[in-house]
Amino acid sequence: MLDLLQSMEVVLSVAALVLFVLYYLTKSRPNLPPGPPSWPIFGSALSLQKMGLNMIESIREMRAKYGDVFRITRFGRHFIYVNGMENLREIFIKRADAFSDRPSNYHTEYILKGHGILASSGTIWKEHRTFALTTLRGFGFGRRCLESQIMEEVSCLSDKIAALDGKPFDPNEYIHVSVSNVMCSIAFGKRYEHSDADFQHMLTLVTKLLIVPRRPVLGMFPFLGKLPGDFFGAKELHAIEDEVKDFVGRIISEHKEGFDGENIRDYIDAFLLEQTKHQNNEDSTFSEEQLVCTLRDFFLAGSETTTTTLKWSWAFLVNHPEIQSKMRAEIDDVIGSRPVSLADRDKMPFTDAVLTETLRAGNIAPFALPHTASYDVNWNGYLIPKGATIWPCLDSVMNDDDMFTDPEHFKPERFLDSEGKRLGNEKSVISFSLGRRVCLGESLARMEMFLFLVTIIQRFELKPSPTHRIPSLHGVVGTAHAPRPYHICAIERT
Ligand code: HEM
Repeated sequence: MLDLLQSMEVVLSVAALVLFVLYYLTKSRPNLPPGPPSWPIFGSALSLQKMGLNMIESIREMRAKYGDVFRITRFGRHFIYVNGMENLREIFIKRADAFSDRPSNYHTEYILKGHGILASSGTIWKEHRTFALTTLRGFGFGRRCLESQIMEEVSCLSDKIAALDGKPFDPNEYIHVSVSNVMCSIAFGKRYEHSDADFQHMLTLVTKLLIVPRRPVLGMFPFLGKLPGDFFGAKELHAIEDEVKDFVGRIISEHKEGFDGENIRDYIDAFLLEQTKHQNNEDSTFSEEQLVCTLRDFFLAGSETTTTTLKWSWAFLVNHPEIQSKMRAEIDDVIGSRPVSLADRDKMPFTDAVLTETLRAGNIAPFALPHTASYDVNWNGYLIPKGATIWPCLDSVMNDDDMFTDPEHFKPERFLDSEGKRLGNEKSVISFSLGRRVCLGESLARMEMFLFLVTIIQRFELKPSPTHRIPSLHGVVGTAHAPRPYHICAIERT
């Protein structure tokens, strides 16, 4: 009996200690931005149960209730949502020194180990973001020399679609392979056939990486990832990342064999050359792991986003045949039947407006990517604590009805005056985010969107499929805001 009482005493003491530590770790701090009521340990979880599953709607509702800058607390971690153009500029541009790092979590610490560009912070991020921007500009980001590489993919995609002979199809795979091939040309110096099983598999893995749910609790208690089974999804994440890294690693090995410092073929070669310059520096960050993670980031950040935006553009144009016809009339007028060139864009304000409106209404990154506060910041009377996750709510600008009347409708004319000339208000469309972390591939994405979309509308009429529903304009919110899968027909013009 005494033994039992003693054992119970030990168990109760340990439980009390664990609760005390959890309470201490998760207790609220004074002066945080407003938000739903928060309790020690559970944070706002209990108040959030009633929130809907649609993240965009939930965040809009909370903004209406708590104001432009509000907070949610979960298991001791603070998540701060920043809404409205002025606040976004204040925080991510004027206070960029404090709010440009990425939050650390299980994925960044235990899988990526701080490598890459997308999720890294501090010196490694600065050094490699600068190197990537300089190198990619050298390869023609935003310039004409990349145009022919993109056009090779565009014409391949266009021929694949012509071969369908007007039959209904789901454009996802076609666009994804073509857009990813542009990235492959820049990064690996090679492209893959649409039927290449290895490449298809790699793209599926990258897509999966975006949808595997992340468990914030793993960041607090990483040992949970090692428990038998895979309740927290850590093993699945490790397995996918390992396969992606293997794929990229094999291509890096091939490059090492054929490396010639006098003939830089692609991003991998440029990195290997830089590596040789740092070979006597023990602290160099130009490691193989860094290269692997950077290439992985290019695919993750560059393929899915541009694919999703192009899918939105096709869905909008099938739903709005009058806009599609007007765009085609401009193409016929300015370009005729010759292949499109980037130089045509200046003379095509309506097409430009369609692309800008696709970025706005598609709203593909409603909350961009998470940032973190590098130190405690007092902002407008509130404390934004070090380590808090800060979400830039780009959605609050894209759908701001003071900036864009009737924002829920697709209206390219909002960017044009009564004579069809550009109004110059497209700068308010901040789909690539803002501040020091602004999308690194923006100019490539804009080139791709223009060349891909114009070529398709020049050659085909996009129509609803007679055997499927017209593409829905209500998207699915995951890591990105994507259109629901759809089928359409592409009828070749005579
Ligand atoms: C329409 C297409 C695209 C959209 C809408 C888009 C949007 C974004 C957004 C919202 C961010 C997060 C910015 C932030 O943290 O505040 C981002 C980051 C990034 N994007 Fe894009 N992106 C697109 C295409 C691309 C392409 C083609 C690349 C190719 C390299 C790319 C590479 C990156 C990288 C590397 C980052 C991380 C930058 C950093 O953390 O410093 N993106 N993008």
